Amino acid sequence: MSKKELFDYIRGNMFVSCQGTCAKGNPFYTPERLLLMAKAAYRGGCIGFRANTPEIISLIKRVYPDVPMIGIWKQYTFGNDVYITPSMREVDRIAEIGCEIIALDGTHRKNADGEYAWEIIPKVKAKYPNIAIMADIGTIEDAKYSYEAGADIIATTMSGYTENTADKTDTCDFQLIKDIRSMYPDIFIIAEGRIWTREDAQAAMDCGADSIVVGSAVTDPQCITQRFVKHLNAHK
Ligand SMILES: CC(=O)N[C@H](C=O)[C@@H](O)[C@H](O)[C@H](O)COP(=O)(O)O
Repeated sequence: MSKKELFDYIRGNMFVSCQGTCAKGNPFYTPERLLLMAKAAYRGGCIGFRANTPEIISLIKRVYPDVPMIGIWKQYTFGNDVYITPSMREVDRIAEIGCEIIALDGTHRKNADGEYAWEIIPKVKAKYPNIAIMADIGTIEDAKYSYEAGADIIATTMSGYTENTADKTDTCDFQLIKDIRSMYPDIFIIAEGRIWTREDAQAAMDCGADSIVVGSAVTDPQCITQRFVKHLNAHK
């Protein structure tokens, strides 16, 4: 599938992120259980998956070789905040599994090797011309750097999770989607992060997203429960 065919296929549809990342100790965070999540999501009609680590991506790909996969490999380095597919090392490993899309941190921060995403993106593009590069960004400045570096997809994933975006609401960053769309009318935008309801999904599309990724609201019972409990406690 060419990138254009891929984009036509996924436009207007939903990916499910099978990670179960709410907190350490999440009982769903085993490869077998995340595969079950992927199976349920696929039966529900999602167009593709987002998954973390070569092990889990491979497991899902073995069952669904033709279903688009947004592959990531999170690496946490002490003293550095860039963790979503932070360098070419992780890209190389997940590229060989056959991901259609690879997402990497697209924020304007240096990784543990001292490299910015805008330096990594062109190298990934040259090495893997058939894989779509998804830049997980947090601000419109990040979007600009990633776009100019050649990212194929801009995603709102990191909004609310970086120092300069920490003060965000409980829902998806709709304003950021609008800002990206008005600055780049033709870029493929994926809305990701804190999409909890069908209304959120629709709002993301109305703001200019091409496609969405939903994680916790589908695949993280611990996180979903926490939200209910927090709400009830706050309104006692
Ligand atoms: C910030 C960060 O590390 N986000 C991660 C990206 O892979 C995941 O933890 C999220 O679950 C994913 O983005 C989907 O978002 P939500 O679970 O809110 O639907």
